[in-house]
Amino acid sequence: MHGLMFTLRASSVWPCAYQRLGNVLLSRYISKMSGDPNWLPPADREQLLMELKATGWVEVEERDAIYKELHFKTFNQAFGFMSRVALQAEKMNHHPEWFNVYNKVQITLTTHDCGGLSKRDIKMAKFIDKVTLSM
Ligand SMILES: C[C@H](O)[C@H](O)[C@H]1CNC2=NC(N)=NC(=O)C2=N1
Repeated sequence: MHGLMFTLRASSVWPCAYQRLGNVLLSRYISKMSGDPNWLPPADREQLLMELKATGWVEVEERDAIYKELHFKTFNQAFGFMSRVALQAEKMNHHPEWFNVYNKVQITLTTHDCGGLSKRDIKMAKFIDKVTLSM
């Protein structure tokens, strides 16, 4: 299977976007077939993403990920938020891709091990929303 992934990646015939799409779909297929407990069935995915979009999350166009931008009153508040999420990330062994400037925190969630969104991203996003509401 990895050979096929290499083929998709290495082939110069496939335009880059198709290669990425192919690899995401292949990663999802592998994740599903390998019985990955974190695999996100399509039906659940749509409903869960709809709920997260209602709290400000957006789907990232060029990759299978979700994104949210948070603004806090002060840098200390932003850093305190990041500290709480960092502890949860370590507890879940699931880490955000994030960027902080002063009171702004930009967060992208995806599961690198399966090349796209998984249940862990949904759980982390819901945790992030809960922490944000408590601040
Ligand atoms: C080796 C380590 O357990 C893995 O790399 C974990 C760490 N944190 C992670 N975080 C995210 N977002 N995706 C992963 O696939 C992931 N995998």
